[in-house]
Amino acid sequence: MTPHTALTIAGSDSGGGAGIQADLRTFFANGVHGLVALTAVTVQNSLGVQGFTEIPADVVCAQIKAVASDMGVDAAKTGMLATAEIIRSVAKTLDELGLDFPLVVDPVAASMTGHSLLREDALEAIRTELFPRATLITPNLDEVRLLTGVSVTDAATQRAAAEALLEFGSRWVLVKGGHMLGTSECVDLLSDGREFLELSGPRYITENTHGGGDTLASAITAELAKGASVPDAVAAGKKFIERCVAESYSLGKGVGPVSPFWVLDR
Ligand SMILES: Nc1ncnc2c1ncn2[C@@H]1O[C@H](COP(=O)(O)OP(=O)(O)O)[C@@H](O)[C@H]1O
Ligand SMILES: Cc1ncc(COP(=O)(O)OP(=O)(O)O)c(N)n1
Repeated sequence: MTPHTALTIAGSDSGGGAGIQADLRTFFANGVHGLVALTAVTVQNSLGVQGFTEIPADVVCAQIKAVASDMGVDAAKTGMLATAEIIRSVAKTLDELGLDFPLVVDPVAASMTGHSLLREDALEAIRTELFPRATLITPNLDEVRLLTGVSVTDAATQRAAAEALLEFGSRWVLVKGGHMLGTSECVDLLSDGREFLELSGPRYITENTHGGGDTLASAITAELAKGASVPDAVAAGKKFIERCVAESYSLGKGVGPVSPFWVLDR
C-alpha cells in the first residue's frame, strides 16, 4: 500500500540528531513517506553549531515543486529556514501550490546550545510570511520570548503567550513547556483561541534532548498527513516525543539526541 507523504523543509544536521535527519526517521517511525526540501547544510556536533551554508532560495523551492507536482504532499513542516529570502520564497511557493495540506511551522531560531540558525530579520519573516499560512506553530519558550516578549514561567503566562502568538494568524499554537524551570511535569499548551488543552507528561531527568523539537513537530506532521485532527495529532506527537526523551542517549562530549530506536521493538 502506498503510504501518506510528509514534506520537511529544513536544514541538515551533520550530527544526525536534529533537522532533516530527525524528521525523516520520525516520519518513517510514524508510517509516512518523507519528502525533503533542504534549506541549509549545518556543520554541527554534540557541542554545538560551528557554521552553516544556506541553499539558494530557488533551489529550495524547486525541491518543493518537484515533489509536490509528482508525488503529492499530505502535510508539511518547516524547521531551520536560514534566511528571510528562503522564507519569503517558500511562502510564495506554498501559495502557488494552493496550500491544500496542513502546514506545521516550527520557528527554529537557534540550536539548544545557543547558536543562531537564522540570519538577521529571518524570525520576523517567519512571523509575517509563514504564521498566517500555518495550521499549527510550535515555538519553545525561547522562541516565544523572541516573538512576543512574554517570559513564560507558569500556566498563566503560558496561556498569555498562546493568545499573543495566535494574533500572528496561525490556526493553532502549541506553546512547548520543555524549558519551564522547576516543574516535575512537562506541560505543552495547545490552543486555537477557543480551546486551551494542556498536554502533560513526566519530565525525564536527562541532558540529552537534542532534536526534541524537530521530532515532536515531525511526529505531529506525520499524524496530520494520515488525516488526524490537530488535537489528536498533537496528543500522539507528545506521546511519541516522551518515549524518545525517556530513551535518549549520550553521544559525543556535549548534548546527546532523543532516541527513536525504541520503535524497532514496537
Ligand atoms: N526532560 C523532558 N522530559 C519529557 N519531555 C520533555 C523533556 N524536555 C522536553 N520535553 C518535551 O519535548 C518536546 C520539545 O519541547 P521543548 O524542549 O520545549 O522544545 P525544543 O526542543 O524546541 O526546545 C515537548 O513536548 C516537551 O514537553
Ligand atoms: C539543522 C538543524 N535544525 C534544527 C536544529 C534545532 O535542534 P536543537 O538544537 O536540538 O533544538 P530542538 O530540536 O530542541 O528545537 C538544529 N540544531 N539543527
